Parts: sequence; structure tokens; C-alpha cells
Amino acid sequence: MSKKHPIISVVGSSGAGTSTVKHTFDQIFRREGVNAVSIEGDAFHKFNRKDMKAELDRQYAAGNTGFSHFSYDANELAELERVFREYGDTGKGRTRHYVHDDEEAEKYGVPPGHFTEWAPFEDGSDLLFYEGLHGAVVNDEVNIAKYADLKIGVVPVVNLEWIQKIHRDKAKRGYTTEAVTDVILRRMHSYVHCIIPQFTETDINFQRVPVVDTSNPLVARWIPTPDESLVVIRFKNPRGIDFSYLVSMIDGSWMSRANSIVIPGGKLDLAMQLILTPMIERLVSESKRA
Ligand SMILES: Nc1ncnc2c1ncn2[C@@H]1O[C@H](COP(=O)(O)OP(=O)(O)O)[C@@H](O)[C@H]1O
Ligand SMILES: O=C(COP(=O)(O)O)[C@H](O)[C@H](O)COP(=O)(O)O
Repeated sequence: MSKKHPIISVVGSSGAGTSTVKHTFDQIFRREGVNAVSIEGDAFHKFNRKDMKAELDRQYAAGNTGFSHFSYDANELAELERVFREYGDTGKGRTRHYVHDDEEAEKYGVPPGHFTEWAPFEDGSDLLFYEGLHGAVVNDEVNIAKYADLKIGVVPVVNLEWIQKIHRDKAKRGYTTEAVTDVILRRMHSYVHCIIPQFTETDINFQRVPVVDTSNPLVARWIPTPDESLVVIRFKNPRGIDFSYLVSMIDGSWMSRANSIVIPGGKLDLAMQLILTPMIERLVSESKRA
């Protein structure tokens, strides 16, 4: 936790929607005049695509079939923790980009499957924004969660997460359904052991739930739309959350538990703005006073 240089960490599996949620944060930052430095979790992968393949072969040959991009040891988590700590202390840090596809290759000038060089953050930012796989990890080696001031989980129910991943990876990254299915299967062990535990650390979880049949996610022809879904929003600590205000502002919403509200999927952007804007304002104003 850092009062002076706050950190927001948005955590979700591959295909969960963390990049999509970043657009909502960017809108809030722009509207509120907040100068945020953004980093992506993929920047902290340990291997480029070719070396990851070689490492996977090595790990499998050694009998470690649980190894994947989700695993702690496939990522530079000590470096991520160090960057969070350094930013919290000084407002400085560094990041790079992992290039997934041709569009990103064009943008960053590095071929798909490679990293750009590390580069320092611009000085004078108001906060650090992280989105990715490991922004709330707590294990024997690192405690990334403790450095983040606001932690958000983006966690669709798993069939929907798979549909979102399959469609995104086919449309943008050139993979086949079979290849993505294979990746989902290979990552299951580390999904359970490295990804899921983070959602008990997060302050707010946004869980999209489809209200259309997704019983065979591998053949779904399109991603259920916002209007074909509900979103469960769960607050770890509901104290101070004005639920009656939220329910009155978000048409069609209701409370399902003392710490949870359910909203129509189409209202996700509005709900995020209503919930997150005052939290971000508070982080920034407290940092300016610190
Ligand atoms: N709330 C949503 N409603 C509809 N589609 C969504 C939603 N969130 C994400 N998606 C879609 O799911 C896919 C994966 O989302 P993305 O943000 O790229 O995931 P991540 O960055 O977590 O891997 C994208 O095609 C995106 O458009
Ligand atoms: O799992 C993720 C998370 O990213 P995202 O949330 O963007 O999916 C990896 O970055 C890619 O899958 C890399 O694998 P490759 O480059 O070999 O496909």
C-alpha cells in the first residue's frame, strides 16, 4: 500500500476481459484528469514465445505437466513485486511489452512472440495501473497484493471466459479452436493454483454470468453480448459502499448478498464508473496530501 504513489491492480485470467476493462479505467482517468502509468502483466512473462516452447518441452520431459504461462515460475514475479514496491516508494519504475500479434508488432516494432526493451516510466504520474494475470499474487516468495491499493478481479464464469478466450485468440492471434482448447487444458493446474487464489485478495470482483446457453463453450459461434449477461459485483469489505445509491442509479440491479450487487450486463460500464470514480478520486487526493 502506498498513500503517495497509489497502485491499482486489475487481475484476470487470459480472456477474462482485463484489457477491455482498461478502457473503462482510461475513460475515468481522462475525465478526472488523472495521469496514470499503465503496465501489462504479460510484460513480466519470463520467456519469449520460442523460449517458452522450449521450456515447456523441458518441463514436460521432466514430468512437470502443470507448467504454463499461468505458473509462478513462468513469470518474473519478483521483478513485478519490485516494480510495485519501487513505484509505491518513489513513483518510478519500468516496464516493457510482450507482443502477441501483427497489430501489436506494427505498434511496437518487434515481431510477435517477443518483448520490447525495458523502459522507465514517465515521471510525474498520479498512479500506476496494472492489468494482467498476477497482480494480486501472494505465495512463499512474493506478496504482490500488499503493494496494490485497489485490487479488482475480472472473473467471468469459466465457460464464458473460455468462449471469450477462444474468440479473441482466433480473431486476433491467429490460433485455431483446437490450439486454444489445448492451451486451456494445459493451463488448468496453474489456473487453479496460481490464478484463482488471487480472487480472495481482490477488493472488488466483477463476475460476468451469461443468461444464454453456453453449455458447449468450444462451439459457441459468438461471445454472449452484454445484454445476454448479468454481472455479479462483490465487495470484499462492503463497509462504506452505498448500495442503495448504486441500486437506485443502476436500472434493473439488485442485491444478492450483503456484499454483492447484480446488474444487467449492459450496465457494466456505468456501474464501474459509479463505483470506481470516487475510489480513484480518493486515492489521488490522499496521495496529493501525503
Ligand atoms: N463485458 C464484456 N462483454 C462482451 N465481450 C467481452 C466483455 N469483456 C471482454 N469481452 C471480450 O472477450 C474477449 C477477451 O477480452 P480481453 O479484454 O482481451 O481479455 P484479457 O485481456 O483479460 O485476456 C475480447 O474479445 C473481448 O471483446
Ligand atoms: O496467457 C497470456 C496472457 O495474456 P492475455 O490475457 O492477453 O491472453 C499470454 O500472454 C499469452 O497467451 C502468450 O502466449 P503466446 O504469445 O504464446 O500466445
